[in-house]
Parts: sequence; C-alpha cells; structure tokens
Amino acid sequence: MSTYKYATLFLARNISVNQTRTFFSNLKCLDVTINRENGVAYVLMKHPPVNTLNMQLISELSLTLSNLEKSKCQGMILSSIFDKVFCSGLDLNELLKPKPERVKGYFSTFQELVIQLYGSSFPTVAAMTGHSPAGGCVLGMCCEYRVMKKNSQIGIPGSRMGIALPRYIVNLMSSTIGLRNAELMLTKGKILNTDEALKVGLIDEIANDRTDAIRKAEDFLKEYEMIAPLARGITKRIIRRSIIEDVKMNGAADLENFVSVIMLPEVQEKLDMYMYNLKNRKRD
Ligand SMILES: CCCCC/C=C\CCC/C=C/CC(=O)SCCNC(=O)CCNC(=O)[C@H](O)C(C)(C)COP(=O)(O)OP(=O)(O)OC[C@H]1O[C@@H](n2cnc3c(N)ncnc32)[C@H](O)[C@@H]1OP(=O)(O)O
Repeated sequence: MSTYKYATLFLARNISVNQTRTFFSNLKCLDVTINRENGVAYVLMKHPPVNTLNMQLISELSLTLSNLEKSKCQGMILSSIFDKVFCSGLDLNELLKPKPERVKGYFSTFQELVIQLYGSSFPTVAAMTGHSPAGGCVLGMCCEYRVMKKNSQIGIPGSRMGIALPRYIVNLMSSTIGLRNAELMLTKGKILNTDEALKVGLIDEIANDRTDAIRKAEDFLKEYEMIAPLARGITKRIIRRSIIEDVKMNGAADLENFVSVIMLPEVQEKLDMYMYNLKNRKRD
C-alpha cells in the first residue's frame, strides 16, 4: 500500500505509522500490519480491481491467519483498500470451463480458508468497505462482527447462477441470520442492500465510510480487552464447533458433489451468461 494510503488509514484514527509494524512484506494481495499497542492485526485485501478471490489471495489469507494464530494476536480486522468493494467473491474465471482437478483444488483451498477464519481463536471483525457478494459475504460471515459501508450490497447469488451451495455455506448463513431468513435469501439468491442486511442481522452495523468502518471494528474489539483470551477462544470454539465438525465429516463428499454440478453443461451455460452480463452491464 502506498505511504499515502497508510497515512489516511492510520492518521484518521489517531494511530501513527510508528505504532504499527508490517507483519509480512512479501504478500502480493494483502497488507498486514499489527498495532504494537493493542496487538490488533489489520488485514487489508488489495487485489485489484475488486479483490476477487483468486488462488493467490485465498492462499495469502490462509497463510496470514496461520501466522496470526502463532503470533497470539489480540484481534483481527479484515478489510479492503478499495472504497467501493470489500471482496467480489470467488474468481468466476476459475469456475468457467474448469479442469476437474483444478476446480477441486480451488474449492478445497477456499473451504479450508473458511474453516480457518471461522474457527480462529482471536476475535475477528469484517470492516466491509463496500460490496460483498458471494465469497465476500462468506468471508464476512466467518468473522464475529460485520460493519458495512452504507449503500453497499451483500448476499450469495448461487441459485441465480444455477448452483446449489455447499452445505457448510448454507449452515453458515443459517447460523448468522436464522433458518427462515437463510432459506428465503439463499433459495432466491437474494442480494441485500445495507439496510436490509442490518434488519436480518447479516451485518451488525452500518458505517458512513471506510474510516468509520475501521473505527467501529476497533470499538468492537476494544470490548474484549478486559476478557481473558483463553476463555473467550474456548467459548467461541464451542459455539462454532458444530459447523466445523460438519465440514470435517462431510466436506470431502460435499466437494465432490459440488464439483460434478459445476461441470454440468447447463450450469456452465448459466455461469457463462452470468459472466457475460457482468462484463456488459451498465456500470454505476
Ligand atoms: C457460484 C459458485 C458457487 C460456489 C460455491 C462454493 C463455495 C461457496 C462460496 C459462496 C459462493 C461463492 C460464489 C462466488 O463467489 S462466485 C462470484 C460471485 N461474485 C459476483 O457475482 C460478483 C460479481 N461482481 C460484481 O458484482 C461487481 O464486479 C462488483 C463487485 C459489485 C464491483 O463492481 P464494479 O466496481 O463496477 O467493478 P466491475 O464490475 O467493473 O469489475 C471489475 C472487473 O472485475 C471483474 N470481476 C468482478 N467480479 C469478478 C469475479 N467474482 N470473478 C471474476 N471477475 C470478476 C469484472 O468482470 C470486471 O472485469 P473487466 O474490467 O474485464 O470487465
């Protein structure tokens, strides 16, 4: 990230660059810094133009989470350097005309990332600086708290793309917004605006801009400063155990099933049309 962007991010919140340290310098799609004073990690996605989850970004997120676990970080804010988009979801190019082994590896890496983020021992907040469709929504749901910038959109359009979602994604959505809302949202492939998302509990707070989103994320983490990390972590794992265990038990079969559906000609046709519409839609 440029010095200018660091300055705007940190100075806006009264944190000087000297109070932070760069955690990794060799990441291509992420900026990771840790505030020395409170041990909070800022993990900012920076994969232009819209933080599409290609293999590199997924792998870097996974590596970063492993390292944050080892470093005993006190909390993590997952965000984006882009003002309009938090994360545009999985890379549609990976889903179009895929080789079975490649697409299997891709989904398996994403599935592992989901479990890692969902099961992390430290508190996690998504400061969603903009749109968060599909995989972006999933990253947010894996965090414990979600702040989203106003006038953004969030949801999982799987049904609209002709794709039945894997079981762990359905479970994740159900545990976030309840079974009834999840059923309505996922069967329709509904995308919600910020107010609708707040109403069903898909997000917890609305922010005016990215600085406000980060500040609200920090406020959430501050509430844990006086809570024993071990007790907190164990409690979180107990609450989240059933989804994690379910993926361990059924993830492989789920994946096989999912890959065979993705390869179907009618699904490929639908995805192709979806991509065509994305490339040719009127930009706002
Ligand atoms: C369906 C598969 C189910 C798999 C289930 C497996 C696990 C479950 C996980 C949950 C489900 C995940 C499924 C997915 O994540 S599939 C991806 C779905 N994502 C989307 O539908 C988002 C599509 N993108 C947008 O709506 C917009 O790009 C935006 C994020 C709102 C940003 O709009 P804007 O700022 O106007 O930017 P552009 O639209 O111009 O985009 C710039 C550029 O990037 C390309 N692009 C955008 N998103 C993707 C993507 N996900 N994959 C590949 N490419 C993407 C876009 O086409 C533009 O390219 P060009 O400049 O060449 O036109």
